[in-house]
Amino acid sequence: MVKHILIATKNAGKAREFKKLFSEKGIEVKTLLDMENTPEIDENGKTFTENALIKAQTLTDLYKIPVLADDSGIVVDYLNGEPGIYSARYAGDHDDEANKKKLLHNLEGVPFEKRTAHFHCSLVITSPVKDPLIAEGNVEGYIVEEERGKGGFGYDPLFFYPPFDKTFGETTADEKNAVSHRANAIKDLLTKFDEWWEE
Ligand SMILES: O=c1nc[nH]c2c1ncn2[C@H]1C[C@H](O)[C@@H](COP(=O)(O)OP(=O)(O)OP(=O)(O)O)O1
Ligand SMILES: [Mg+2]
Repeated sequence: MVKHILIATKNAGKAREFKKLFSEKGIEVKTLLDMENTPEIDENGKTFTENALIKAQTLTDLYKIPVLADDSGIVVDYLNGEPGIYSARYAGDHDDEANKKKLLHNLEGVPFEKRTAHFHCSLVITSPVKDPLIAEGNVEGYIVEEERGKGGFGYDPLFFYPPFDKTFGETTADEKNAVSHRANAIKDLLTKFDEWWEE
């Protein structure tokens, strides 16, 4: 049974969610935010999964330990899948405010029923001695016309989730963690993990 995991992320919102989601399973999480002198990683893959693999493999090669990485983003149907893998650098590198503003601008005048979108999360675990383990999750919703709520991170205040009749900016962390793309990807990961770890 695994008790610790290193997650290759510098995103504080993700780190917070992973700590909570894994602590319920008795697994302690460390991220790059807990460490010094971590490398800059060039996320130059063509898919979410390729980018997660690049992040995890870089740290596995460096530290010779198993590493989990998350690559995620928001996929908007009306914009042919944009911002997708470019979500973090849509308008400015890691500038959530500019990114949200650009998304709203690009959807100006588009009626609600055409503003369908999903969050996607690819998770990859790399190990010095095994092939990578890959898991994925999505959650479907709509992009609202102006921000609602201050919770979560990134695009959460723009993502309306019909079953809750709220945006992810308006839900509690526990509500979001019960249904999110990240939660679904972790569920997928955990169904495959024990076999992968033992083999
Ligand atoms: O639950 C979420 N709620 C709101 N927004 C989200 C979520 N999940 C991903 N996102 C957005 C944030 C960022 O614009 C992009 C992730 O980009 P991504 O490269 O995977 O993460 P990042 O650069 O922020 O941190 P890192 O690469 O160190 O893990 O999608
Ligand atoms: Mg990134």
